[in-house]
Amino acid sequence: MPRQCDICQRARAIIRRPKTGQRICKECFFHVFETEVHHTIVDGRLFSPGDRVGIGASGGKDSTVLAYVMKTLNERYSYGLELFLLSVDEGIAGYRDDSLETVKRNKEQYGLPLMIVSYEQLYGWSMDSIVEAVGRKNNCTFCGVFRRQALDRGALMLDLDHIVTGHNADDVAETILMNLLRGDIPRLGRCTEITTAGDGYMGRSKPFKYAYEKEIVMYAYLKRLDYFSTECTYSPNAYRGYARQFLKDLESVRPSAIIDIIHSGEAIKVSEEVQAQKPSSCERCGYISSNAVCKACALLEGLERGIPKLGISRSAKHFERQAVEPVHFERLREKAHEMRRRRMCGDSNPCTTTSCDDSCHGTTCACTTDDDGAGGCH
Ligand SMILES: Nc1ncnc2c1ncn2[C@@H]1O[C@H](COP(=O)(O)OP(=O)(O)OP(=O)(O)O)[C@@H](O)[C@H]1O
Repeated sequence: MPRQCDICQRARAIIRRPKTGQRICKECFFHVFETEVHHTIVDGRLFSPGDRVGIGASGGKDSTVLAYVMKTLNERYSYGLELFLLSVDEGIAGYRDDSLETVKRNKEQYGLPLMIVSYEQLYGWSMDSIVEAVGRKNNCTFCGVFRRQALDRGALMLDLDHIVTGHNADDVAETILMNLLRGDIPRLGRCTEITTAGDGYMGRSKPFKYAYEKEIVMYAYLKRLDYFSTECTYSPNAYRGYARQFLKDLESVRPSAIIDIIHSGEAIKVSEEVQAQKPSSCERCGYISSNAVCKACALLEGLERGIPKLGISRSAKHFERQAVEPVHFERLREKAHEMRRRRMCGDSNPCTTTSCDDSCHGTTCACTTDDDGAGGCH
């Protein structure tokens, strides 16, 4: 006899939920999945009404489901957000060009505006040409550093308040493990945060922080969403691959391993002495950097000078000063201050400081000077 759904007790159970082991029907699965993401958004105070939010859209399963769920929740719970798809074209023939075709279809399917920024346009180098110059060994470093900055630059062009990405619970648990294994304690302290200030002080969040990858795939499949599922042509980060396999092995004997690791990571308190250097601006591009020259400029200089290892092996602070047109990351910073103020003080709160310098002395709100040196409300 077919088994009934553990939640509604009416419809036929068609799936076993990886996160809880419950046997549930399709409609209850959609409902619990979406409601959990809604709670993550509300509990983490990710947005304020009126925010312009960019969804980092790669065309893959995570960001495609994220775009669909963000649109659904924005309408269902009247978040009042203006949503945008923001894609980075890294210039990888046969991979990103195909996945961007998916994003272009998602644009029509979800009725969301789309902006695509490319490495070629921003840096003068595509990933294909970078791989030609550096080989396959370190190419992920270039790609990761450039993508992070490219998303911020795209966000600036769209005048966004916030970026969301499809990083899921598996990604977060893997990152915690990797930071532990590497002994990278400053990053370990930061990697469990649901919102980071972003390299350009643009708020950046992970609404899928507690969503299992298996459930995201299930959701995409059952909703028949249009997504691209090919792996990147260039070799993925090998070290992450080991952490991923280790996590999968743990999960097979203890399904709650992913969420347990996240909770453990959240409970670890990193002392201030081991926290990262305070960031300032890159002398060349104005982008946030803890060294005189940011990592992206250092990598670019290595490429331009035909010694690509330069930006990887040497500390960027040794790079010569070189004046270039600065990107206006100051504007990003101001926006982030305003966003934090609204989120933490509330719109009705009398505190009106946008770059909080503690001038309200805590009498009207909980403003404190931010420990990243940027000011702002917590
Ligand atoms: N080219 C890109 N353009 C815009 N956003 C991106 C891009 N690549 C990655 N992202 C964002 O970063 C998140 C994590 O990216 P990652 O490379 O780990 O891919 P993933 O786990 O396969 O996710 P997805 O299934 O969405 O591709 C994505 O979900 C997406 O929000």
